[in-house]
Amino acid sequence: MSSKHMIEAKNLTKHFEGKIALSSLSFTIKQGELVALIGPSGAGKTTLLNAIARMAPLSSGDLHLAGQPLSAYKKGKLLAKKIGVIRQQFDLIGPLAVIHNVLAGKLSEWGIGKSLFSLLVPQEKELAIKALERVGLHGKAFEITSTLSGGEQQRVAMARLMVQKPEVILADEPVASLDPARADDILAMLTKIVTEEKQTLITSLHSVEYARKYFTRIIALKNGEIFFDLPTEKVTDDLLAELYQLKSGDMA
Ligand SMILES: Nc1ncnc2c1ncn2[C@@H]1O[C@H](COP(=O)(O)OP(=O)(O)OP(=O)(O)O)[C@@H](O)[C@H]1O
Repeated sequence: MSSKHMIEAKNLTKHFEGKIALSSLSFTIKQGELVALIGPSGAGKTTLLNAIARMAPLSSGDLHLAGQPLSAYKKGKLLAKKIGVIRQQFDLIGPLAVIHNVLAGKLSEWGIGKSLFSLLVPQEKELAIKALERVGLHGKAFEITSTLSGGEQQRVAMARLMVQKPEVILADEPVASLDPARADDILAMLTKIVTEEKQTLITSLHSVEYARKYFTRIIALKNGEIFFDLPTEKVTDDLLAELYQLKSGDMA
């Protein structure tokens, strides 16, 4: 891991109509870290990932990405080189061939003209085909995306990220819709690729088991606050039990 600070968050706060979703969170994430974001439903995981991805503004606080205020990155090419997002629902265009979904990773770099032309004659085909081979989808480039299984579609989304090559990858529940065997495969592959590419990964997860198996650091959120932020090996069963404990009123 390098000592370069990829994300520096200071006092991040987000309110929704009077309700606090994030309450003055502060943390630093270095290049190469594999961070799992865990915590009960409603703890603020998605809100935090959306704020880092600049998909939703914060109410207050400071976010720096690779040493620059997040707001200094113009949306589009510059931001796409820094941050890539992968989601549970994959965000793929079902009726298109796999190769076009993979090459969508180049959209912001290419601009509209080259992107549209690429739909007729795929540009930088080799790049897409190599990415597909790396995620185990050799020979699937010209299949229609919607005919692939859920696990294969998540691999297409990963190949798209490899073509985009962002420095930081944010994944919001990337395996929630997959069965356990597929989920394990996808997380193994995602963390392997991210490590090889020296990228930084922040993933929200409902499964503590996967967080422990594949991630080097676990940040636990509860009621919009950091409940703990520890290297994985320091996370005890007692801490986890406390994190997910139901309040007495929740049982009613
Ligand atoms: N658009 C919104 N409008 C109002 N409240 C919202 C909105 N988005 C999130 N919230 C609230 O903010 C809090 C944090 O939500 P968030 O989705 O970030 O939690 P989460 O940890 O990702 O939950 P889950 O594990 O269920 O996905 C919750 O109380 C939620 O109800």
